[in-house]
Amino acid sequence: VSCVLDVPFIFLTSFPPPHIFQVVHILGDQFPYKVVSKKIDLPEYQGEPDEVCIQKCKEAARQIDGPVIVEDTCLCFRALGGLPGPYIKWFLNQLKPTGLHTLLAGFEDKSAWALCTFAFSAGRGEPVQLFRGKVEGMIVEPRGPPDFGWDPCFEPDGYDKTYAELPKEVKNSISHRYRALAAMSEHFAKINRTSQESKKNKQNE
Ligand SMILES: O=c1nc[nH]c2c1ncn2[C@H]1C[C@H](O)[C@@H](COP(=O)(O)OP(=O)(O)OP(=O)(O)O)O1
Ligand SMILES: [Mg+2]
Repeated sequence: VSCVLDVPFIFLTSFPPPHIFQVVHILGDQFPYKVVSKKIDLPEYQGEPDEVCIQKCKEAARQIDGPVIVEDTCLCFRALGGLPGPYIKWFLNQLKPTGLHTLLAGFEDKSAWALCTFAFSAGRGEPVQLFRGKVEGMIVEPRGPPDFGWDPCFEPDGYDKTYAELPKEVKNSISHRYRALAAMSEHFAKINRTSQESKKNKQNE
């Protein structure tokens, strides 16, 4: 596969194996980089989801001094104006999925959205591009195996199962993360096609 930049790979931070394989799989063979994972310690930024991702990505690109992808996942409760949002990790740590459901006890509106944002930068000081995937759903009493994060208390719209109850392949084909990766994959596939076409046109001149 030809590369858009003259670098053969990109550091995707904070996705250790086996998750990295899933990422590479979803990105597909049109993605013009070899993706490798590298754990780096990034500060916990505050702000709107986009802002958190942009800051994370800039800092990662500065540390790596090369192309990077970072990711951030938010779980946003409509009754709470979008909170916990980027702070979900801390709420989940303290409350567990059961407590996240209880948090909405005083509210009629149990709706929520899961938001995944991938941020790409070609290197230190380069601009950051964002790719988002959003899934609407409901916060419910936890059901299903408590294997991963807030999966047991999130029921995506159109399904009568929580993320935790859905088979992994199903979740991975409809999730917020899948959608964000698909958007990123589509973007790079398009760039790839354009650069191949312009190469062809040059050869024909
Ligand atoms: O599909 C998911 N289903 C259920 N739970 C999920 C999912 N995806 C992330 N999670 C959890 C992990 C973490 O408790 C929080 C934010 O995830 P996320 O931003 O990716 O990781 P993090 O905040 O631990 O790392 P970082 O410091 O790099 O932002 O939501
Ligand atoms: Mg996070």
